[in-house]
Amino acid sequence: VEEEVKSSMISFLAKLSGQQSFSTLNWKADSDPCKDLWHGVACDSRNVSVRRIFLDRLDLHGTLDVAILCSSQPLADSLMILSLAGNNVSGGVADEVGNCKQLTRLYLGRNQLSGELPSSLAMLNNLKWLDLSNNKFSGNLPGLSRISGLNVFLAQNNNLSGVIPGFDFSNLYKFNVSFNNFNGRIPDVHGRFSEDSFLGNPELCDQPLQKNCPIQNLDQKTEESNGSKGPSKDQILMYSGYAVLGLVIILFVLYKLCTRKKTQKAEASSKVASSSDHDVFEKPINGSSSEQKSVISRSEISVNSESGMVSQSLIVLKQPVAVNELRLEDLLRAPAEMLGRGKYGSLYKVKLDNGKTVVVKRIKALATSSHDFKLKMETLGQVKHPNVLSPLAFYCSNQEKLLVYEFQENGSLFKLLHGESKGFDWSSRLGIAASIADGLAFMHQEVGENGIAHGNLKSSNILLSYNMEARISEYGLMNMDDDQLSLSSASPHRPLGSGLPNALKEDVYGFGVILLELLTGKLVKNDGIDLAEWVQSVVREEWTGEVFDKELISDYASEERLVNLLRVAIKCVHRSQEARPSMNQVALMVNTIKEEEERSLIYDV
Ligand SMILES: Nc1ncnc2c1ncn2[C@@H]1O[C@H](COP(=O)(O)OP(=O)(O)OP(=O)(O)O)[C@@H](O)[C@H]1O
Repeated sequence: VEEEVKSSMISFLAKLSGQQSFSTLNWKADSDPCKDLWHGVACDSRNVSVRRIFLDRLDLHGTLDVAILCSSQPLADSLMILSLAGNNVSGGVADEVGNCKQLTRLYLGRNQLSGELPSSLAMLNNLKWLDLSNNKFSGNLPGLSRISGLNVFLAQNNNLSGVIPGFDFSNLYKFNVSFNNFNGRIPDVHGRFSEDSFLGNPELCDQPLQKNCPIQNLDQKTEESNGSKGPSKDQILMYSGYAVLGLVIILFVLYKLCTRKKTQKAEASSKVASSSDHDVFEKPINGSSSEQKSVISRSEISVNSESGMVSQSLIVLKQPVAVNELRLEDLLRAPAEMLGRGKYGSLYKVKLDNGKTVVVKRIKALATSSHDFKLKMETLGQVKHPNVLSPLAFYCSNQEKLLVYEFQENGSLFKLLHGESKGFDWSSRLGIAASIADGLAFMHQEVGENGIAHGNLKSSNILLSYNMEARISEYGLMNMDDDQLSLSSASPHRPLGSGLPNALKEDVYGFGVILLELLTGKLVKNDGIDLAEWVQSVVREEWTGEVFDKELISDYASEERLVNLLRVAIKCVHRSQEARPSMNQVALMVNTIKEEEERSLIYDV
């Protein structure tokens, strides 16, 4: 390591701690930070440049002088992680932090830091994780909207004020500015964060806080955008005149519309009375009359004659605000969009009158009787695991079976891995793997006598909620008569002569494949090559390093933990069902790796 880097680091620590820490931390001027293992320092594989400095929870009482580190060009060009979390460090963040362009993680939480945050923070294009929480920072937050790869932003419990600037929320999965003095309208967080992220700021308003912005706030906005101090009396009179005229026109149009609708309704009900079709949801008929066309353009699923009689038969299993007192007519009336046709039937996204969005699965003909279907759905409705998406409601008649689910804003794991978005980092992948494993282990063990198998586990059935929590969807759709059939599509390796395939062990196989997708970033079937087969052949040839997703390598994911997770995946996709671990064992192994990762980020390197 260059002398300049070494002396910058020593001066940095001197300010942070005073001389006494040097010997305990082994930071000695006549030694090398990389080769002589300075405490908390991690270097590149050639031991020539410093990549990470972790000085967490060392009871450091001095001042932060980030300018010393970031003014040394070679250090600024190599430093990726700086962590001082959980000390008693005071001082502020200097402008020079903007020179440390390689920083991906900056952990300053739980200190006594104060002053304004420099606008140069916005220059840190590579930042993924910024933790400023539990300090005494004040003033405005700099605009960080250019940092598109930011995954985590934590600034809770400070004295920050002003309006919350725009962020690029597309990759953010943790965001917290609670308990500050922010004011004004909350930017559109696209439903990703709940009110917990904003609480404790008395002057903040709008969603997701249950607090409307005062009119005056809106006026201010218009004034600001007009650049004037406000309308004159004449202008007010003129605008009120326009408003009254507008209102009269709107009322007239509404009156006309209502009278027309009434006539149409009367016509429609006379047609319906003569209909003999008994499906509840029907595919749009290629329109002939203009009336049919208008129904189709509102919704891909349309109502027919039976809707009136079945209104009480929609069984609501959970009672969140979204489906409170939901009736079948509401579902049928609402605009819907087809999301896809899966193994078990078609899926529609439905926007309810109350503004909430749900997803309706119209199940293809099932061999299961209505009675068994009801029983199964009611059991599933009782399942309360945060990582399993259980139905909100269902409808069941001899002709039709519908399931209603909460809409998951962030799509599927499949899309996240193989779609266009970038920056799906290692700790997020590990977190998602652990959540799926927990959900599956719970279902395999705790529900019913022998547990409930999923039967169709794959990355498109792992959905991500508004705050990027993983939820296993389509649970329990594998019906009893269908078990054999659905199993035939799971693992390509049927156990030879070993009796009935065990559906739970097939889920373990499915989970192993998801782990492989997370580790390699590759599709399950790529040019006809099976992912599990490919990984096993590469590992047999001892080219293990080749299998990992390049994005993970450049994220400096620990090779040891990558390999450990790969080992778990390979156990799960073992040819023999008996040799595969139980989901409970798998969950334990994955969680151990996740905990090691979390510890490494905080304590050691
Ligand atoms: N509750 C939901 N919220 C948001 N998106 C969903 C929801 N359920 C499913 N999806 C997404 O809608 C798309 C279509 O789903 P569908 O279940 O019809 O097919 P699939 O999952 O691809 O196939 P299969 O039924 O065989 O599992 C998928 O991309 C899926 O990830």
